[in-house]
Amino acid sequence: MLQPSREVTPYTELDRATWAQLAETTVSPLTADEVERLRGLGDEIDMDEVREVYLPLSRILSLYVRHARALHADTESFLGKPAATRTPFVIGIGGSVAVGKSTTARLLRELLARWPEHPRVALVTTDGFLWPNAELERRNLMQRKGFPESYDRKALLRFVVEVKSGMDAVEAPVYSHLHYDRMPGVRTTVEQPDILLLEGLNVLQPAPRHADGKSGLAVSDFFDFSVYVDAAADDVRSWYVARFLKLWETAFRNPESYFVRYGELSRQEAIKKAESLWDGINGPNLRENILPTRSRATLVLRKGPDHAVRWVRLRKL
Ligand SMILES: Nc1ncnc2c1ncn2[C@@H]1O[C@H](COP(=O)(O)OP(=O)(O)O)[C@@H](O)[C@H]1O
Ligand SMILES: CC(C)(COP(=O)(O)O)[C@@H](O)C(=O)NCCC(=O)O
Repeated sequence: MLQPSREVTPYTELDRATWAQLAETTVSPLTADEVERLRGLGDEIDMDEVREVYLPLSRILSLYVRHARALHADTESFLGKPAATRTPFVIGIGGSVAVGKSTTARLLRELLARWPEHPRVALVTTDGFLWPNAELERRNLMQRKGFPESYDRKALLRFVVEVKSGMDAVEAPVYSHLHYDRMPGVRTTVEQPDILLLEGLNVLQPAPRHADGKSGLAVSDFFDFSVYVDAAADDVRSWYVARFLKLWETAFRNPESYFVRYGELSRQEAIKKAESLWDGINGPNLRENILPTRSRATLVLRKGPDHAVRWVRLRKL
């Protein structure tokens, strides 16, 4: 029997070794083809990490989906209503810039789609709901990109409400990291998936207060589950610099890149630029707006300096 690593808490906390034991009992471990397909995602994920951490996580998420569906059916029956069409199971994935949200979300999309009960898994990032740069300039928010006020929060809330309402097709704007801006006229469409993964810095943030002081609805009010990807700020800062350098060596050489001027920097200058972007924007945003949302998550994945998950914290039902 698995023993939680600590008691007297509203969470079940499992250290890495205990969590990894779940992999031994997880139904249908990864096939060789699936391992190859995951490697094809192009992310630098260690396959032991997939087997020991993300496969059991996908299994727990699948259990939550199954029981949410059963509760939905029982509720409809109790209300004497014909079993309405199910709405997507919405999972929010939050955490700092560069902590690994997108990588975790892409991996979970692949793993969750393999369970026959819910093969249709959609992934949307909240980056697309950042105001376009022209609007950020107008609002004097370019140095606050990623802060709560830099997003079109009404449109993001409307998107999640429409998906959770079971609408046939719901569109979301698309952000380009190459252009460092929302792509004009480019939309992604969500068509009643079994599961929607919504990834972004801001997915767990509380509702903004209206001018009359009344609090509105938060995006996470419509989540069925949420994951916070967590790590020490210094580790995330180094991951951010490393990612910036990977981009400096590749994407920034593209004439279309917003950062093409950074492609001419020396390596040392590029490192200093990345550090200044972190120290001036992403680090303060993590401290002020993102880390305070960690306690709102259903599950916290805590990573060490090598991205390996050190412990998992799951809120008790
Ligand atoms: N599990 C992991 N193992 C190794 N590297 C990772 C892992 N997750 C993320 N990374 C790396 O860390 C950096 C940030 O990851 P990314 O998914 O872009 O973060 P976010 O979406 O939170 O900004 C990227 O360079 C990515 O390759
Ligand atoms: C667009 C973002 C807010 C999104 O964050 P991410 O998807 O990297 O977690 C962030 O990458 C960003 O651009 N922040 C502004 C400061 C900077 O250029 O890093």
